[in-house]
Amino acid sequence: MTLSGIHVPLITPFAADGEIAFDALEDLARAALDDGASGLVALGTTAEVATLAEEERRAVIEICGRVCRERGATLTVGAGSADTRSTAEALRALKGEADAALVTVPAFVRPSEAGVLAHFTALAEQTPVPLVVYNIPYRTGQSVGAATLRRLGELPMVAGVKHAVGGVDLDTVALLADPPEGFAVLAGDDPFLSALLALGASGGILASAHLRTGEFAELFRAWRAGEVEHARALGHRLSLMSAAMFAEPNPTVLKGVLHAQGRIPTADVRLPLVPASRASVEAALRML
Ligand SMILES: O=C(O)C1=N[C@H](C(=O)O)C[C@H](O)C1
Repeated sequence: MTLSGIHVPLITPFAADGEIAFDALEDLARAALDDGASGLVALGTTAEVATLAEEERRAVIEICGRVCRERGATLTVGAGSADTRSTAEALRALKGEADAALVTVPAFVRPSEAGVLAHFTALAEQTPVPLVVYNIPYRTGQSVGAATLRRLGELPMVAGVKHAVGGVDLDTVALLADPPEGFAVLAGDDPFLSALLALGASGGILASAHLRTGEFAELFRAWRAGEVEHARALGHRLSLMSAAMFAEPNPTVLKGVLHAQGRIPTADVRLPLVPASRASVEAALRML
């Protein structure tokens, strides 16, 4: 499979009683695809996945899958833990449910790059769906350089990487200069989307694309079409808006904004997250 374009990792909206607001989730899913996203990501970090019970996770996958099937869009589902065996088991459960799985580099364990390669090699042998490696060292504590990413990209069931290293470093430039055939490099740090697209990234998985989704899709199209002046100006505007969404831990500011827009019933998050301050939400709203 070839992954490209803008993919929206959906938040999990909560009602006042703390339960998932499924209607609001479905509305967000439909709006993202209607406004130009190529796909949805269910159960990403933006979904507060660590706080969702098993039956809640299944219900989220069901809704996102139904909306994606209706629209012919790609559904990627977050699956992964610091344990190879249980990650393989979670992947097997995605057979027929997802087009791809977003699998985080094992967090906290810090297994070395050789361990990361061994983890994904074992998963690639067992998974029924293509894998997207989620490279996010500030959350996992494990960096993965361009040489290892290239080797991961050569594994038969690895379709791409969600690349979120907090900037445009030398490994990012080296990987994008020479990616393995058919390997999608997707921007995973919202403020750096435009810079990575300029370097040849295939798209992005971006929480802030809940907002101004059509402009994110236009940014992707414009870089692809080589409309540099237009893409650069649009990219600058969207990057600054994205930065405002990440002034406090994701997705707290985003939820504050979506609630202020009347798109979700509350801005509630589950502990250990706490709601964003009013000042951060108001600052983000001013950037829209
Ligand atoms: O859930 C995701 O996928 C994303 N998570 C990132 C994070 O919270 O660190 C941000 C990115 O926009 C998408």
